[in-house]
Amino acid sequence: MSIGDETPEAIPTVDISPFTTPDASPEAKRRVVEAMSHACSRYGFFYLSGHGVSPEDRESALNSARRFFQLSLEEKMEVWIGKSMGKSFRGYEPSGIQTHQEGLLPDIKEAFIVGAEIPEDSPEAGTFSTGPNLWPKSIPKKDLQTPIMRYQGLMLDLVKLLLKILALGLPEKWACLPDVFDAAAVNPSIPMRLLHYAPQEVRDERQFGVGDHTDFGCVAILLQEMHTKGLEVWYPPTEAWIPVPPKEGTYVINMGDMMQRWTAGYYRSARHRVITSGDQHRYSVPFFLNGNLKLKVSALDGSGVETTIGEHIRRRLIETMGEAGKQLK
Ligand SMILES: O=C(O)CCC(=O)C(=O)O
Ligand SMILES: [Fe+2]
Repeated sequence: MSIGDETPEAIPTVDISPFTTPDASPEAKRRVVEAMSHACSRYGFFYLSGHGVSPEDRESALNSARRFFQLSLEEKMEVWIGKSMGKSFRGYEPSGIQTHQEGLLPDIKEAFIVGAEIPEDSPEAGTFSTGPNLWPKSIPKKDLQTPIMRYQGLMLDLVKLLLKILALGLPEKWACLPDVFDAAAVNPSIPMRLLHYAPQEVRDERQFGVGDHTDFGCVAILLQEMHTKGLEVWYPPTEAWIPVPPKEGTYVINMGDMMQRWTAGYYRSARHRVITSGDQHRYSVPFFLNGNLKLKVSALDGSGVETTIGEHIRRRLIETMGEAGKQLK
């Protein structure tokens, strides 16, 4: 891969096996920290290998997406986001709802959103991004709820490890503690989106699978279906879109706006988009660590900029959700 002012052909791959297998040397761990820090400060994106999540678990997440989107529109609408408790924002988001920029048409993708399972009688249930998940009656628990909640647990463990490595890769002059990001993953908002992009024979140039956007939260862990394409990330030095096709056995990790604010821009929240195919379906499963919604973070460079995670995420979601976002106000 070339660096400098040329357009890189691909985003880097970071193998974190020194952190997921026993007996790795401190030097091997240090190299991982440096590689991740470099990838996140330059691109905001990288492929992750050596993560320890089994192929079976990854496949079960994509199978859950396939299973859900096979339902009829009527069955999907039984669990649409408008039926979720208060501002919890769970369930089915139909195609053509979310719009990321003025001048773009709404996204083609349809989504099924699953978060942390917060019981209906919890005092917090119904507050922003908090509440019970909605599960379609027509799919047995073992085929959707069980595998998805198992996978969500694996993603939460993985994101906690990524936060540790990211903390170690911050500029030394900030003298941050190694647990500086840990509070973000305590009782966190963790929406996971099962996504389906239907083929689009004729594409309007203002319409995408997902339009040009940055993610709102701290860290995203994206599972893409193999042999599909469409994801691209913007690289400002050369003003070019870099394709991010699925790579066997890896995840795509990216930083969100909240991480960018927290690190005073050191870790970049890069613009990205998904172009649909003319004839192919595409499934993907991004897991988002928004963070602990009540946590107020101060920018780590000491500049004094403060952000409350929940307020930041809620505002960004409302900006993009049109009518469906009114429920979040
Ligand atoms: O489906 C993908 O590959 C990416 C989706 C995405 O960027 C998002 O949901 O924020
Ligand atoms: Fe995204």
